[in-house]
Amino acid sequence: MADTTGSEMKSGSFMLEKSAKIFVAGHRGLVGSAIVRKLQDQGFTNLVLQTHSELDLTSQSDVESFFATEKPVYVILAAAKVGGIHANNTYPADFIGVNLQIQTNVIHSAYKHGVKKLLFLGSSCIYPKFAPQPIPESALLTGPLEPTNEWYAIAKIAGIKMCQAYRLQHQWDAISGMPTNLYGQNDNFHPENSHVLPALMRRFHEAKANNADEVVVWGSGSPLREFLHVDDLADACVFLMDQYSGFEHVNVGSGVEVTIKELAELVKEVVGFKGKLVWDTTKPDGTPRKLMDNSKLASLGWTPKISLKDGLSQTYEWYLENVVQKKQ
Ligand SMILES: NC(=O)C1=CN([C@@H]2O[C@H](COP(=O)(O)OP(=O)(O)OC[C@H]3O[C@@H](n4cnc5c(N)ncnc54)[C@H](OP(=O)(O)O)[C@@H]3O)[C@@H](O)[C@H]2O)C=CC1
Ligand SMILES: C[C@H]1O[C@H](OP(=O)(O)OP(=O)(O)OC[C@H]2O[C@@H](n3cnc4c(=O)[nH]c(N)nc43)[C@H](O)[C@@H]2O)[C@@H](O)[C@@H](O)C1=O
Repeated sequence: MADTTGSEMKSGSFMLEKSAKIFVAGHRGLVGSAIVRKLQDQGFTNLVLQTHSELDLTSQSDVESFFATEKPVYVILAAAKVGGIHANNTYPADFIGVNLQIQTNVIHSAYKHGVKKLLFLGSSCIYPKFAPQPIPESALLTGPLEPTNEWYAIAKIAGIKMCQAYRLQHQWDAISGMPTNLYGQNDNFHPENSHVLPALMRRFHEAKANNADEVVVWGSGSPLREFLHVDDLADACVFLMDQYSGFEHVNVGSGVEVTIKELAELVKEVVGFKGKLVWDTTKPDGTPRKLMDNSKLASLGWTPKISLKDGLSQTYEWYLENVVQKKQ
């Protein structure tokens, strides 16, 4: 019988297989690109990378042919329909439909074509809106979800359950990591559809460049969020591929939370905007707090390294060089 507790099997073989073929799905996104950088830094030499236009992961037949032809040994699934509170609230059908399709196609074909191990990525929004804080992995499915992202959360919960079901029925090594709110290079800086951190970085930058007096920030400023730099997340993903083969999903966070007001003040300082903040309380706050309990990952031996202040400065430098300068 397969493991149902997560206590068994510390394989440790992933790091020894530097030439094994690894499919990183979503390699041009925030997370996928950080995972590719991390794997390359660690000496992995055989990465299979397909852009969205080369392989649409919502197409079952295309995904099936890709796995039949390429036969990757490992899969890290970082492709998904992703966005902030406004995008989640505005496009519920895409957030549930596209994500269910991508993950179902990839997980099933990976299993069918003999992939040795797969890492599925969910999100801290899988937990109930009023989960105990910090949120332990065991809080999954113990209460109603936050309405602004329940469609995305349902898809992500289905992904976790699919990995668990394939582990139970087929003894297949599919694991799930649940990252907290992420940020870093290659983030989405769209003014409405992005997450709060890149949205504010862009808005403060543009206000500074245009000598504006004020910047509008959504909601009340009181919600608390935990932020993790994407390079730390990538490091955790490689760690999990190597060190974890359990049934239960694993939280991946920084353990540090700030209010949205504190975050806005920090981003304002890093960007160097001197005007004032104006709060648009017609915009939703979303979940009041979602600090994850990271003790499971810490007990396995992984902790984050990049502070929010350093990560913000690094991300702003990247934004200036790669987004602002490229537009000029
Ligand atoms: N960003 C965050 O704060 C958090 C992210 N996560 C999880 O991390 C994972 C990656 O997210 P993130 O990197 O932020 O998202 P991004 O939007 O930055 O990247 C997603 C990637 O998936 C690709 N993709 C989307 N749809 C398809 C498709 N149909 N076929 C092929 N490729 C596709 C995108 O390509 P293209 O752009 O060309 O469509 C893009 O490269 C997701 O599972 C997400 O849930 C979890 C917690 C927080
Ligand atoms: C990672 C996680 O991300 C999403 O959840 P979220 O944490 O609520 O995401 P968010 O980053 O968009 O907002 C965080 C807070 O910030 C406030 N806020 C202020 N000003 C802006 C602003 O300008 N843009 C945005 N987006 N938010 C703003 C906003 O009102 C909210 O109170 C999920 O849908 C789901 O995708 C998911 O899993």
